[in-house]
Amino acid sequence: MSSTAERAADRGPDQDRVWTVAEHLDDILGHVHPLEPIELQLLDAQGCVLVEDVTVPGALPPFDNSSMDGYAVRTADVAAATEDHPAVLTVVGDIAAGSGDLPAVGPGEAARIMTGAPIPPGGQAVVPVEWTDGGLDSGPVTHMPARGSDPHGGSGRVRVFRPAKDAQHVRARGSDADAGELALRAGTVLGAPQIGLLAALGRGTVKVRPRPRVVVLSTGSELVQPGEDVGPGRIHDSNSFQLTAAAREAGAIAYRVGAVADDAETLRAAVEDQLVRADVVVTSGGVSVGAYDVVKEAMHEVHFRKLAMQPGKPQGFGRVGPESTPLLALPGNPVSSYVSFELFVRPVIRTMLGSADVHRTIVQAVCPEGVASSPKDRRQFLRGWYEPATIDGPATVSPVGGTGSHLIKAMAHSNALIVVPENVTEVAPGGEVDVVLLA
Ligand SMILES: Nc1nc2c(c(=O)[nH]1)N[C@H]1C(S)=C(S)[C@@H](COP(=O)(O)OP(=O)(O)OC[C@H]3O[C@@H](n4cnc5c(N)ncnc54)[C@H](O)[C@@H]3O)O[C@H]1N2
Ligand code: MOO
Repeated sequence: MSSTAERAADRGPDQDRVWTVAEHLDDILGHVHPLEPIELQLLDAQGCVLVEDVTVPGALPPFDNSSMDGYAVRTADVAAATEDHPAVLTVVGDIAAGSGDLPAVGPGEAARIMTGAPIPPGGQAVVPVEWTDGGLDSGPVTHMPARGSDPHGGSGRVRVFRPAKDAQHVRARGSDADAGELALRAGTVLGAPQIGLLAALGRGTVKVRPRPRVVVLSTGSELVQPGEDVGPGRIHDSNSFQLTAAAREAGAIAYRVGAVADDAETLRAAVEDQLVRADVVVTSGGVSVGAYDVVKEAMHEVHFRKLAMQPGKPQGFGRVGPESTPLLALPGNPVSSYVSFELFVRPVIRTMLGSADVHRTIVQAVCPEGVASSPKDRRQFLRGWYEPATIDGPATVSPVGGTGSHLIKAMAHSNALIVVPENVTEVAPGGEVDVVLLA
């Protein structure tokens, strides 16, 4: 390993100048690519982007089937049926969903049939059981008796009290999708209905870009695991939980590594250990100018820089290990680390996923309170509560909490970030601002 002075020189003059948010993001995204597609089991592909056009292999539904529990009949036999003059038909069998052996329905006959069961040969329509006596020699019934209490329900006679139109209560083969039709286009994000469709088509696996694996490490000797007692001067590690949760919400498979002490060798070893399961490494803390800023000390491949933003001024980005895995070193203040995640890590995850939505939505809203002061030459991201426009007025956003980057509760009570640009030092009450929507 080179000396500290050499390492500082290696990082070049960039570490002394102030970078814009856009420059830092461009540098990061310039080194990040969508992950190579792989074939995944359906549920493992949830939330992933499809990279193949999926065509319908065979008609859906694959056969004409009943949409009601009732009786498959020939329409002519029931054309004149009324409650006073029911059609009386001979029941020739029972067809459950999944039946392969189908009794033919001839003139004057009916087959008892369940929802989803194939329409038998000769069957032209289905009369729901409620339009019949259910074979009980009575008036209309509300349901079929359970098979256990009526083993002969698929035989005997049934009285039908209403006529049925041709194909009534029949779901035709191919009425959902025809063989050869495009089922899902490449680029589709696989949500629950899309996964359901793939399963219905018989697909066990599907080709997608996988979820990126994000390893989150927090640093700081002051950090104690939640659930354990904090001693004097110590605090619970909240960043690693917040960032891991955020990575999952962004679509990643995220692994949280408990807090690493402020020791350069320990941190380096911890990062090296994690690389085997990481597409991205995210660290929190240890990037400022203190004597214990361990990420800065340990990770000499990482470029540390100051950004023209608040919170989130100190940031690091580099590529580490044999696979040049991107590492984003976020500042330790909890609000700074979360805002940094939103601005820089989330777009990395979304890019690796191959998502069309890399960035959060930005909208304009009126800020009734205004912003009393914002630092010159720094883009400020205030926590806010956004209310969409209603018929009574435009969308609004109100600051939540102050500017302090330790205000975790205020962050947890906000749903947006209010953006105050570099060249704006105050926003008058009722002024319009850009708002990053966090959901
Ligand atoms: N002399 C200067 N001091 C600081 C500057 C500066 O420019 N000059 N920048 C400040 C800014 S801005 C930030 S942001 C922080 C960044 O500091 P570090 O990234 O080195 O973070 P730490 O020093 O490790 O921690 C800062 C703060 O956050 C708390 N923390 C850290 N990790 C966690 C965690 N996992 N869970 C909860 N809280 C955490 C830590 O206890 C500190 O309070 O530097 C300023 N200083
Ligand atoms: O940038 Mo620090 O992130 O202001 O607290």
